[in-house]
Amino acid sequence: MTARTPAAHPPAASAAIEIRDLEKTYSDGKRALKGVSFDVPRGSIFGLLGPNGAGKSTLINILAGLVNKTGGTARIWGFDIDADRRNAKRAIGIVPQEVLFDAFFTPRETMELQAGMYGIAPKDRRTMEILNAVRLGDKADAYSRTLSGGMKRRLLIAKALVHDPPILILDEPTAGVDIELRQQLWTYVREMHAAGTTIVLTTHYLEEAEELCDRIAIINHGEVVANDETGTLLKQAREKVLIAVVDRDLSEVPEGLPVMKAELKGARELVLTYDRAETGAGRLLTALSDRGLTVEDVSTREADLEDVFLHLTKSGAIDSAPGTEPAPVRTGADG
Ligand SMILES: Nc1ncnc2c1ncn2[C@@H]1O[C@H](COP(=O)(O)OP(=O)(O)OP(=O)(O)O)[C@@H](O)[C@H]1O
Repeated sequence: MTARTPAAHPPAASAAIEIRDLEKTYSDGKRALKGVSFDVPRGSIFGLLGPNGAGKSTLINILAGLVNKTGGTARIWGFDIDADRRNAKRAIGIVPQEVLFDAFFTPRETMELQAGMYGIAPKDRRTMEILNAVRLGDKADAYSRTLSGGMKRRLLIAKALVHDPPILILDEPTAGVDIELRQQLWTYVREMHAAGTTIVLTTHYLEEAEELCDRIAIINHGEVVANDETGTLLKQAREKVLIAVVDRDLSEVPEGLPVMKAELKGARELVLTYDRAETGAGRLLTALSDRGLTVEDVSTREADLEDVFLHLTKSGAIDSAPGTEPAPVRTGADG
């Protein structure tokens, strides 16, 4: 893929996207965004995570100009979405969740129509260059209905690139796709990023965010509950838990254990959360023995980004019907 040229005369080095106190209350009174603020740095691959109903689509639809915000501001590539709608819109390409095409158009026609919608003169269009970049060059003249699911997804990406936006937003790009296609899409995302495009990705797959994103914001019930470099979030996930059952009743947690958190469950079960970069299970067992305790049973549990995510999104419970499981957080390739 060729390196892209940034939008003409971008305003001074602002973030790619700047969101401040963004509010959305729908007409039925549902407050979907409650004062959301964050920046997407230029050149990043930014993950926007959250359970179903958290407000991700609302946020993206506001950026796309499909939903009107009820408060706050948003700037895309430095352009205010209200004051400079046209430039703001030209600075993003959005790859929607749903694969919707007119089955009787070919990829070439689909691209040409999209370019027309952006007012791009025929001589400036890059239809074949983009189709080749997403490996659809040889399908340029096939009817869209004959394309495989994976090809249709790639055509959606191609469509979002016609106006050469510096920012590409992918809304759940790999929801429901098989593992091979997911890997392919990740490769495209990395290529586009290497060519200079800022990428924003919403996903339910924590593994995807962990793999691709250099920064992650987690949103829940319309609020940002985390916004950090992926490495920093994962550091939180360095927590490990050791559960030790000791040989006698305790009235309180022994003092001075090298742990982040210690809890006593019942009279004999100690639940010790520790940083695995700093402590090991062996050291903890020695520390218990030093305090005169014999461990009769022991088990450990790893924490990962899923734990961080669940921890950050569980307070107040995730939107779900009574008696149902919380919104799914998928970590594997379960489509
Ligand atoms: N047009 C609408 N009118 C009223 N409420 C809406 C409307 N669209 C969304 N909502 C509500 O706003 C909240 C946020 O929805 P949104 O679709 O933005 O969440 P999401 O994080 O994108 O979820 P998903 O992952 O399921 O797409 C939800 O409670 C939803 O029911």
